[in-house]
Amino acid sequence: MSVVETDALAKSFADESILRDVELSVEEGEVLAVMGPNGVGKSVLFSAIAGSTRPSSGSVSVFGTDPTDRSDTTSFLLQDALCSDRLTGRENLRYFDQLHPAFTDEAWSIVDRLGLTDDLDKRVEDYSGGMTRKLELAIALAIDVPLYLLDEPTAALDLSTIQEVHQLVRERRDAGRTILLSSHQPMDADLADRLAFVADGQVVATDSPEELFEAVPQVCQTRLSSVSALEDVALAGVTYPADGAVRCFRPPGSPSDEASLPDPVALVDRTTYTDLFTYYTRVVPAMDGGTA
Ligand SMILES: Nc1ncnc2c1ncn2[C@@H]1O[C@H](COP(=O)(O)OP(=O)(O)OP(=O)(O)O)[C@@H](O)[C@H]1O
Repeated sequence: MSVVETDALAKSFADESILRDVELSVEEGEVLAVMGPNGVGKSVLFSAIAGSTRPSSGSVSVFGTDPTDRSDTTSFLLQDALCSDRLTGRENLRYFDQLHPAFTDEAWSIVDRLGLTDDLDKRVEDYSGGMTRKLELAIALAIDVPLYLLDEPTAALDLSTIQEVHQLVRERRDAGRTILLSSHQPMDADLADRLAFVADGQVVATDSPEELFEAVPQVCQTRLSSVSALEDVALAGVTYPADGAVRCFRPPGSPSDEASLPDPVALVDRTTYTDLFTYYTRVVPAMDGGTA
């Protein structure tokens, strides 16, 4: 069953088109990660799904109805501030405890798991970006509802906290909840049952990570100082930094041996999430048609 469904969703601000013809379907019990570079329109898409932004055309449905006022079924972590700056972390948690019927005491253990317990008596206006995000996550994830809509849950977090957030999301998925999240960090792809890549205002590919990896062409790389050696072999002219080197994709049908590559370019054995992210957000849109 589809929990969230968008149909030909488009959004423009003044004359600027941000999203066009977005088709996205989120199935019950899955983690779907919407991946795309900064500024591509992920937050605009999430606001439309949350019902706080009206689409210019097309439609959104959440549990089969209009998304406005779905706080009984959906917990939101959006870019607009969830917490009050003037209150301490503890006061914010108590506020949600009193306000939201589905808020649970698990908030306190989530705060602990995210390493925020010692900062709960500081005002949120004195928090760092990462501390604020931890508090927002504790609030959003402590609300016991069937759907979590998390816009950039791992932004501004350090590596070990990101791993803990992944674990918290997996626990909810394993309990049958549905999670739609967005990210511009390739490592968040590791968390998802399915990925939807957004580029040029559209969803250019949606599938399981395994299927999406399958379609990625051969990757080759060279030293940063030898980037010009990639010019003649880079699919769609796209090169990108990864693992201390610079990489590109080989056009489909290229010979699979290294002998056909200019020196000092070598084939890469294992394709990573950075390769996957770059392929679907930069190379696919640059190729004809724009969809994979
Ligand atoms: N209310 C608004 N009025 C005008 N333009 C807007 C408005 N909201 C968003 N935009 C524009 O829409 C585009 C997409 O913004 P959005 O915040 O959705 O990107 P994003 O993919 O979430 O980026 P990031 O990964 O950096 O958070 C940007 O060019 C932004 O300036």
